[in-house]
Amino acid sequence: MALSSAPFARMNGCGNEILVVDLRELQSRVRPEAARTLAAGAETHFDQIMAIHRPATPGTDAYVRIINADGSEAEACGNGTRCVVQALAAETGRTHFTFETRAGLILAEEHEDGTISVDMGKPRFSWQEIPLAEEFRDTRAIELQIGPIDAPVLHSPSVVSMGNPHAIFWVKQDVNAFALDRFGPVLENHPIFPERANISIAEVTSPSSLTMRTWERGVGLTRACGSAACAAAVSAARTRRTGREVAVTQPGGTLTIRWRDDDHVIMTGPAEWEWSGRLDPETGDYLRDTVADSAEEREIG
Ligand SMILES: N[C@@H](CCC[C@H](N)C(=O)O)C(=O)O
Repeated sequence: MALSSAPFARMNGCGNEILVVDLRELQSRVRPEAARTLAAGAETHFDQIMAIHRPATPGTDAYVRIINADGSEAEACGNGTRCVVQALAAETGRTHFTFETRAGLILAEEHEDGTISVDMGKPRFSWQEIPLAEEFRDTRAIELQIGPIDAPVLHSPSVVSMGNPHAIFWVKQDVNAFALDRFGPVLENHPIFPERANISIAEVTSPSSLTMRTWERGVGLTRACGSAACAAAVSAARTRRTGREVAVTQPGGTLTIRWRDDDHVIMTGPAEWEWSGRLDPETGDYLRDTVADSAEEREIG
């Protein structure tokens, strides 16, 4: 592989498909075209690239850029952050990390059982911060003209920013009964969301559990979305559907979300290494490593 290549690991967080690319040595950037090439590849298909850069701010471990499959940049990615933590914990033996992202500082911790908690920060509810294109005083449920798509079953989403914009449609039926692949793209690009939005359908299954599915901005249907799980948990607690700690089940697995009294949202769940290689961040050309058969060999880099 050319000298201009960087180590990467193909990982997943609850089935959310992630490429963790370590650009600290190369000091380059993943080009949107290269991201789209990798996303289109059978082997390298991903939902997000988590690009690890040298820290921009003293006291942080890395600046992490989050790139969606369509090449756009996101402010937050819960499942991808757990993957970054696992990769860096394997490399350094450390358990606590501070990252900088477009959404601000993120603190994360790997536990002894291998699960990882990420402090996803404080939710934001004002229409300007989400952002919405027009004023809504109460974002717990907004009236949205969505035309004939599955209306009137789907209406009045709860909207919230977890650093990135989310709309949650609360339903009383099985979330699999809805054609999210059909209305997801329409709602993602609805004019009320000037920066597009992640679209989820969620059902309360008990005072401490939810099930949900998400159409991710810049990606499409995913098996899990960590920030959407946080958005749904916050929305559920805010509308008195549940308490402040819930188990959120998505097609790829279950996350625990706790909305602490200090307003921070803590997401806990797994991360899984699949395989690794080296890639050129300018072109998306890559080479897969030969099979690693020890934990040491799996360390990124
Ligand atoms: N999968 C992510 C969310 C990634 C970003 C999202 N698609 C956006 O554009 O906001 C997660 O686990 O949070």
